Amino acid sequence: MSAVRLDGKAAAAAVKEELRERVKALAARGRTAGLGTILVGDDPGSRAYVAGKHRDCAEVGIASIRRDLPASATQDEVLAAVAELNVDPACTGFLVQLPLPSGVDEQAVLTAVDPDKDADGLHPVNLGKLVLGMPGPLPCTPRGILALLRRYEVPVAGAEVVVIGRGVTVGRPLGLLLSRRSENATVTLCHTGTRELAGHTRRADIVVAAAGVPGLLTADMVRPGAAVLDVGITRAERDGKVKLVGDVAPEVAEVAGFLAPMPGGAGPMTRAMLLANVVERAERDH
Ligand SMILES: Nc1nc2c(c(=O)[nH]1)N[C@@H](CN(C=O)c1ccc(C(=O)N[C@@H](CCC(=O)O)C(=O)O)cc1)CN2
Repeated sequence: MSAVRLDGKAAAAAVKEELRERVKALAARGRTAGLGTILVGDDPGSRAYVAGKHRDCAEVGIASIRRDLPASATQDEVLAAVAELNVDPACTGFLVQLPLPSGVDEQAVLTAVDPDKDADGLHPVNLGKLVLGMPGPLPCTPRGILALLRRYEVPVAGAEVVVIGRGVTVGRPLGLLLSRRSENATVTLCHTGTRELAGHTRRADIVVAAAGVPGLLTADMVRPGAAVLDVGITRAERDGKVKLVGDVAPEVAEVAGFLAPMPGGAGPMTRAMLLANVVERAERDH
């Protein structure tokens, strides 16, 4: 591999170290940050991510509150769990793990979260603040990607960025974040239906692949020296074992100048940025 590895694990460890001190400072002022999670159903990926979030909280000194509901939970039951955390004083911020089972209206659930307790930055009010450039919690993966690029001094201002994927947790908010006046990138938001995808990616200084299509971005689609971030995760069964596969083909490492791999790139930073959102919210109160 010739690309410089954008090491999300190391970057996340540094963020967590700093947050641990801030949590101690909050405790000295009698304030405990508390993250709540609502998990519906038994998707193995979602279970693992939620468990990871609670482990991270324990590491940093944030209290955690779990609400796990069965896959058969009704929309009203999910909304009741949201209403409960909205008023729980021990919970200073919370999230609803996505995706929700079919039959539960994701937008209705996200909208029911108190925007002031929205640890994920996915409430319409907070996404609106992102559009307007107002301060507010930022979605965790986009925030983590920006932090990772900054840590490795990958130039963002003036860069041509191609984001592949228009989902609510990554592609769409990342496009908004990087095109803000303060970041000043020129962003093209592509998706699996984009005609001539390679024509866009070959012109890019930075490519973020978040479409959830294994091996979608191949070496011939990348300008030599470009920064590539693999944010796609597909759980594929190979030889009876579940394997995680990213959107970026392995040969891209020979062409790119920087590569955030999956695993070990944007994923750990997603987790670290959730903690940052929770700590910032608790600090705002005191
Ligand atoms: N409410 C939310 N739901 C979802 C979000 C989100 O930000 N908020 N993002 C993803 C899932 N996610 C966090 O929730 C997440 C995904 C991946 C990782 C991660 O660390 N990935 C590892 C590889 C996977 C593994 O080891 O199992 C990596 O890239 O190194 C963390 C969090 C969708 N849902």
